[in-house]
Amino acid sequence: MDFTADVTAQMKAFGITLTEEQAVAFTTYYERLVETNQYMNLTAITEPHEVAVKHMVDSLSCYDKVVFVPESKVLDLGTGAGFPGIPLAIYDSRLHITLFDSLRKRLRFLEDVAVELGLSNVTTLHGRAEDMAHRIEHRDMYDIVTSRAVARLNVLAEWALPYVRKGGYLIALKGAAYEEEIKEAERALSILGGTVAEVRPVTLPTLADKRAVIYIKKTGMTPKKYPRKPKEIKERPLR
Ligand SMILES: C[S@@+](CC[C@H](N)C(=O)[O-])C[C@H]1O[C@@H](n2cnc3c(N)ncnc32)[C@H](O)[C@@H]1O
Repeated sequence: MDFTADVTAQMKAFGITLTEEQAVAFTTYYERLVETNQYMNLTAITEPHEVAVKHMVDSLSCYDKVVFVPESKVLDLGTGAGFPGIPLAIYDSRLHITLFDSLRKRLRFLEDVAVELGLSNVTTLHGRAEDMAHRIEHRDMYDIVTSRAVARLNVLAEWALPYVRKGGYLIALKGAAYEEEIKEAERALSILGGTVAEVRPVTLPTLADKRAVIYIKKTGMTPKKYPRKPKEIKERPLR
């Protein structure tokens, strides 16, 4: 089966209906990802079916139309090769997605992809999460921060919650150890103004591994001193 048909089928199996145009956009993204991956480290997963399921469907597993309302400002923290940010931008053109990473060359790749796919709802932001959160133009400015495979939840919360406006969400896409990570992050969340609103276990088509999407609502303001300096977070993560 070609990529377009497979991504359409796997999304369908997950309960997501793609338009033909969206399926073609996912295919072009897949092609650029694999081509560019030959000389730039973007992903360990390149087999088409695996990319369709583990990158594309997995990225959209965090989509919820009650949370991702039209015109939401979304920051994808540690976007890497664009997950989940690019799939979200393809799927819902009414979202304003900022792809955020500390590696400039990955963002350049994503800028080219966004232009080729005509994703006018995508911008990029280069910097470290711990630094940009103290800038007035980014602090408390996003309705949603998404993040997959970037840091353990207690550390991710310190990096990400400062960007979320009160009432907005940090949405973490997590693997098998998610329950343990939530426990470990309890104190961090209470200090940083986050409350676990929902933990949604995810089963991807054709896969049996354990994963979940964690929706953390920002219910209080994050104290100004957070995030602390990278060295401090590393040496003394909130526990
Ligand atoms: C393992 S990759 C995951 C990429 C993507 N989210 C995914 O799920 O495929 C982690 C990404 O986070 C970025 N990153 C790590 N620490 C960061 C920080 N402090 N600030 C911003 N980006 C960071 C890395 O450059 C890398 O691209």
